[in-house]
Amino acid sequence: MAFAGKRLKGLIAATFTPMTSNSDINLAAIEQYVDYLVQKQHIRNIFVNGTTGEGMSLSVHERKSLAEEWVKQARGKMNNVIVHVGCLSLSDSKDLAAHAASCGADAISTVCPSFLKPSSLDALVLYLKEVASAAPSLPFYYYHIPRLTGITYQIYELLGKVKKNIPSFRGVKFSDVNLMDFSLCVSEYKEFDCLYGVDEQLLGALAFGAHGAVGSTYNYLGKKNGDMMAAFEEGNLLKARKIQCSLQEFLIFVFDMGWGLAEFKDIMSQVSGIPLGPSRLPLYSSMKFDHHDNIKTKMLKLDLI
Ligand SMILES: CC(=O)N[C@@H]([C@@H](O)[C@H](O)[C@H](O)CO)[C@@H](O)CC(=O)C(=O)O
Repeated sequence: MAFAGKRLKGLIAATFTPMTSNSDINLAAIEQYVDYLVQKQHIRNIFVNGTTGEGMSLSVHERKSLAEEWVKQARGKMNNVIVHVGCLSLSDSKDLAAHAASCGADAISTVCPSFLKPSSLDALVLYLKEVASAAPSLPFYYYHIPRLTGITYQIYELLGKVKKNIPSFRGVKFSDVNLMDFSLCVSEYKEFDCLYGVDEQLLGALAFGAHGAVGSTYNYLGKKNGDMMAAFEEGNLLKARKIQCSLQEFLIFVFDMGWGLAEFKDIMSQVSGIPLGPSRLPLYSSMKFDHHDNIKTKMLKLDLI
């Protein structure tokens, strides 16, 4: 069993999927990507094929190839590779879950399908139980991202139900701003790992006892976020707040430009120097070459790089 008894904590980068200029997957860039995360950003955990990785825009075959390559390249360098297996089709998700177990992933996670949605919390639990059953030896995490899925059940209620129903269930990746629900998960279900997923307010989640965090910005701002977490743990709230505010100011700059995931991928390519390629349609980056200098200037001004 992968990490029986081991808790998932700290920063987890939700990786971008390297692509060629034609938006085909580019497995060759993954080795350099892993080394960059470990050496420059001090990141030792990755969440692959998730939102940032455009998992839902990839074929099952591509997702399997990517999972295999991430696991292969992370071996001996990273602590955990968590593979997102969420799909619209339950059988595809089960296929991906079984594949993740066979290729040596450390854990799996899934969103719930969001085209045809579960009609109740019990239906969601039944769905998650089915996915988890395809990889019973792997720790299983529910991926809550209501802004994208439209599935808005209270997660602390879900945890009460999965506790009795899914033996491999280990926690939640909580990508929502509802810190009261998050706090209830942490305080009422101490046996589960509660990983926060809204990078711009991680400090708030740490105050509520978050065990770790999964996010896109940890790819290129992992070290800075690590400094913030260390300051928080040392009780240096002033320092932690200063760093969080700089990170927020950077993200406000990005959002004010109307940018999203496709542009985040461009930012990662610029900051890391790794050519990650474009995103796959329907994502499309509106970033122009002369924006690159603005990004760098902003990051330098905020002491982020
Ligand atoms: C909607 C979205 O993409 N949220 C990101 C955040 O890391 C987000 O990019 C960040 O907080 C900036 O808004 C993560 O929660 C997603 C994530 O962890 C994933 O890619 O699976």
